[in-house]
Amino acid sequence: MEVDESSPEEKMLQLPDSFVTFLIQNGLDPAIYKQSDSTPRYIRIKPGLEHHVPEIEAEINCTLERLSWLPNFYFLPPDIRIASSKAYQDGKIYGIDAASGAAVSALGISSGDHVLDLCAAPGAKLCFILDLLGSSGSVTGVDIAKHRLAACRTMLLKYKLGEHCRLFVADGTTFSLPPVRVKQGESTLEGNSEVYKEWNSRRPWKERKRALKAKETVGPQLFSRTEDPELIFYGSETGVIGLSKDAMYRKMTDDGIFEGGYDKVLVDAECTHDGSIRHIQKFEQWGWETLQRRVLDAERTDEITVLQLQLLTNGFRLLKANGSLVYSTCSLTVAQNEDVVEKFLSQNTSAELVEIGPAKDWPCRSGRIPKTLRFDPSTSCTSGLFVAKFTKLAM
Ligand SMILES: C[S@@+](CC[C@H](N)C(=O)[O-])C[C@H]1O[C@@H](n2cnc3c(N)ncnc32)[C@H](O)[C@@H]1O
Repeated sequence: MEVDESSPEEKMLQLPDSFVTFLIQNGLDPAIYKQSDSTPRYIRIKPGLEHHVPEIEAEINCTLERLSWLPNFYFLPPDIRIASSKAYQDGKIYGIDAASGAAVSALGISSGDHVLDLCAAPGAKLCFILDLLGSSGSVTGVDIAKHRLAACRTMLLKYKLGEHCRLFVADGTTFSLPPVRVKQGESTLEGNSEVYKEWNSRRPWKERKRALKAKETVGPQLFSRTEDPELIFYGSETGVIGLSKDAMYRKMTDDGIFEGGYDKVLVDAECTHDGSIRHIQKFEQWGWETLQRRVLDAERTDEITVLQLQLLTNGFRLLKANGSLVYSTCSLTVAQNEDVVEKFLSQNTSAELVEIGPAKDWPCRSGRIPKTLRFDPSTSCTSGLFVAKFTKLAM
């Protein structure tokens, strides 16, 4: 275990003026971004392993404080590093901010749900969803960045959470594959077509050759927006094993989605991350000019809000009737949150904003639109997060 022993003055960050102006314009207090120890670190202990708390405390040499409003969440001082601890390496604990935990809790996951996580990587929320789901149902994780989704797969294997999970490298704005709903005693096997066998990290030679050929034809880019979703992981309980490839890649029709769509959808959309204090503080190493390009550039923000609306719209399309969708971002700007929600509602008459019941006990406040929530870093002791929950009306 390592402890950061720098003095309070050394921990104060010098933020660029343009970012300070951005924070003030968005009603945020710059002081909280300047202090590296302003928010605690949160961990979740895997259910059933709570009795290991004393052992974990002895190992990291600090007390774990239980968070009153989220089960199995604990907080610890921000300067305690957990990565070298045995509990972390053995997959007993994982780091996840409490506000992120709240966004997942807002989904109201029940056993047997088929859940879609449309922007899944690197996977902290996906792990929490799988933890809540237990031993039935499935989670489909989608992300456009293959290297980030590969990291997510490593996490699933480390925490032994992959049995009910599939991971697709795909564009969430067009992804259209339904969950596999296997009724007991019903075979998913169709005719004599090629079927999925037990998951293997090495793809068959034929498939690798096909992928290489496709890459040569389209050039060296990481992901082509028109490419079919690439399945990079599936667990033994996802219904994939024994399924024909044709059946797996059969897209959902709008009529089919009503009954066969996902029960719950999480759209934790790509954003400028300005609510995440830890993320912003990393720009000290990456260079503040990068912050200008990634966070403050108006043109990029415009592109991002278009992407967010497309992700939300497609996530909602894949939701079954009466299902629940949560939209979240770790930006605190109105443009990426309330404005996206407003536009989405005006274009989707079957979408209804719903109250997030447990939020009455959470340290958050209402967003500019009633029923939406904002975790403010300055008052919540969490990273910043915007959360909105919708249901699909059966029309
Ligand atoms: C805020 S992060 C998601 C964090 C994740 N939910 C977690 O808890 O670890 C946003 C993610 O959206 C992904 N993304 C960006 N554009 C996308 C698209 N068109 N389709 C799917 N994913 C996309 C990014 O690669 C990034 O991993």
